[in-house]
Amino acid sequence: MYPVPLTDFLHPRSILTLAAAVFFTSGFVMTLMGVRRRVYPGYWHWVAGEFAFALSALAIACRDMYSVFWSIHLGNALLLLQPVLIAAGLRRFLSQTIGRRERVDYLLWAFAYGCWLLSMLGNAPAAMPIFIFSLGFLLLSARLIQLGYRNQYESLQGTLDLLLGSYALCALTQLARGIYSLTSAQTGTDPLFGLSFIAFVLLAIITLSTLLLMNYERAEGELRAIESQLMELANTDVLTGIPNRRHFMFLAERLQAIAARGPRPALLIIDVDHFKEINDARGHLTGDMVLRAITGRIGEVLRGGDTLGRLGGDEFAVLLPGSDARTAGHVASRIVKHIRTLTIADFGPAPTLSIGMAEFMPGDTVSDVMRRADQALYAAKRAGRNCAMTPDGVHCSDDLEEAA
Ligand SMILES: Nc1nc2c(ncn2[C@@H]2O[C@H](COP(=O)(O)OP(=O)(O)OP(=O)(O)O)[C@@H](O)[C@H]2O)c(=O)[nH]1
Repeated sequence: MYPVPLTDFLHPRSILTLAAAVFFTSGFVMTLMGVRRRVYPGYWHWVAGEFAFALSALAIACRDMYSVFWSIHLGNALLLLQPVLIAAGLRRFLSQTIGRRERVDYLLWAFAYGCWLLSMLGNAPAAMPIFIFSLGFLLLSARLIQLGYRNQYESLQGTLDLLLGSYALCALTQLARGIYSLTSAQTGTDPLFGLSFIAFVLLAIITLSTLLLMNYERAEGELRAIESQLMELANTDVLTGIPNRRHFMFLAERLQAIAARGPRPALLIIDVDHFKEINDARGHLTGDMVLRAITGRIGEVLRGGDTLGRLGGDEFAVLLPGSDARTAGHVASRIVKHIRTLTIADFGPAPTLSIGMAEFMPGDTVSDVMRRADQALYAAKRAGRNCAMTPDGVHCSDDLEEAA
């Protein structure tokens, strides 16, 4: 065992080569994902940002082989450009104003780069350009962080925070390097050069993962929104906006499962009397209007937990959770009476309803209850319509005492 100096691990050219390899890999992974997956505006600016990192590391790694312009100057220009490209991508991705504000980003980049060039003129200490570069990177990162905190997409904020936090850390590492170089007694060397590039490597990896994640999260969020819209469409009756037969049956099954452990619910089946005549006499559009008006009217009688659905045609159904037969009969009778007061402009006499009521009995399936409510409905039709009945052929009453 013998002590290995830290500088052996942080040999500048090895680190730059490693950094260039990581940056190029990031850039290629992002390109591949961008070509194969759906990406949002701004994505290709991020890819350019990763390649800016890669080219800068490569250029600086070749500083002994080529002219200073093609190595250090180009390398630092691209390093400073990276946060500007990420910001340009973020502006597009987050749909934030681009025009004038983006021009300010590029002007700030030119300013930071110009200051860095100036810092090499005259008799300035050799560490001055490092310090000025670190200030420039801090300035451009701060601008990026400020932009990120104006994000409107709440679901992306966590990932965005990670990205912005990494920029803040990297910028502070650069600043520490700048200050250390200025104050250090050593001249001509930059002992924190390797460490600062390791910070850039970490930043490139975090940038790669967070930007891909943000793209994925946004696509996922949009898919979830479309899915819930589709569910809404699949469950809703287009004409009346209430649950359709399929969804109503689903809700009834769910209620039946819950009802096994609690108070018994009841079911009403409601049919518009002589609706065919309304259609024939006034046309289908008037018929539709009547169906919508009836839906609204029935809704006025129901309580918050009750569910009204349209089974089809002129047939509706209501789920009354926790209602005993007496209360359900009361609700049915109130619906029949409430519809009689319905007035529709230029329509003439109000339409009437017939209702069949049935209770969920222990061991019943939803079909059993529906069948009994249907029998009750036909009993109500036979009894002359415009009334509510139980499966035993008893008229429902809106007077609770009388019904008891
Ligand atoms: N306007 C309109 N009519 C519909 C719609 N769906 C079904 N219908 C019509 O509703 C009518 C239903 O009539 P029926 O169920 O035969 O019976 P009814 O005329 O209501 O007679 P009773 O139920 O015996 O009182 C039919 O003429 C259907 O064409 C719809 O969405 N809009």
